[in-house]
Amino acid sequence: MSHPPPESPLSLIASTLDVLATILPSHLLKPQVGIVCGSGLSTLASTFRDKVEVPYSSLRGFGSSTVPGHKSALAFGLVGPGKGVPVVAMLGRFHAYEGHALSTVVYPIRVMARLGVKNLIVTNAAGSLNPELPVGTIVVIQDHLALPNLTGLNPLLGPLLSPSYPRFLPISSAYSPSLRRLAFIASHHLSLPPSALSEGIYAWVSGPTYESPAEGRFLRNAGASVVGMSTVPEVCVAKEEGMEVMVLSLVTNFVVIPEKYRSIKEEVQAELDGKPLHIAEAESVSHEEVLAIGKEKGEVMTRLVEKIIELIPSP
Ligand SMILES: O=P(O)(O)O[C@@H]1C[C@H](O)[C@@H](CO)O1
Ligand SMILES: Nc1nc2[nH]cnc2c(=O)[nH]1
Repeated sequence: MSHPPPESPLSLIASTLDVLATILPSHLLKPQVGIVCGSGLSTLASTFRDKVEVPYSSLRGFGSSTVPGHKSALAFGLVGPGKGVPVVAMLGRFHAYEGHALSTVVYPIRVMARLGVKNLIVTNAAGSLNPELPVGTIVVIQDHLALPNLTGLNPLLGPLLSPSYPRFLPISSAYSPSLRRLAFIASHHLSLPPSALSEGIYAWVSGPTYESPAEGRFLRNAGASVVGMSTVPEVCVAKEEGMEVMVLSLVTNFVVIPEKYRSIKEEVQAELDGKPLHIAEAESVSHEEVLAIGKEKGEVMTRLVEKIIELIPSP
């Protein structure tokens, strides 16, 4: 018995667009800006006007977000004063560590591109590798360090979706200087303290383990400022689709990088010498902590993203 040929990605995307066209009112159907909400950051859509939420389960090609702090829906709406800017947000994203294929992780970005999105604002929760980037800092990403991209887990592996796409995508200027500029201008408009917003380099790791101390030290020494388990696949595909991209990483925790390893040898010797050492318990990171910071900083992230959208020149 022969099997039907697998559906092409383009026909899958076309069917998703058809469904959206039947659900959305015409003023929301052509979003200009796309937003990806990171862990605990789905509040970024809380102030959309005329909001319509579309569950991923009603859109073929979409996966389901299985991580706490990620909703499985797109939100369409208007942002800003007057007529408002039409936008679309992923209220939750897909991560490779959940078991999603990278093609599923980036599928919503391809859909956004075909809805007309020209500017993409990607957010995430990330661990800080730099004492000068404390918890709560919003890091405007300048560049990435993507070990999976370099070692065989690149989201652009495989046949090109369109013959017009470059086979070898240059990624040296992925993070739009003009959008990054708007982030700092928006922060000024909102009177945020200068320490609220910083700049740095995002390291993408597959997760789901948080970093061992040696891994954290390795990434820091390699030049990364923050580390997370998402974002880079979405950025690469958005670039392939011709979008302007910016990334805002919210620092939710420090990566544990002790200056000195606890030495069991020294501890035992000290006990034998009758002078036991008092060793503090090592810290550890939890997703609950990550979500708590997302909740605490959700309001300021929302105001910042809204202001950036208002400042993007209309086409
Ligand atoms: O989706 P993001 O990158 O914001 O989520 C981060 C990375 C992991 O998914 C999770 C770890 O706590 O938060
Ligand atoms: N890999 C990684 N991802 C995170 N997401 C939020 N915090 C962290 C972290 O410390 N490490």
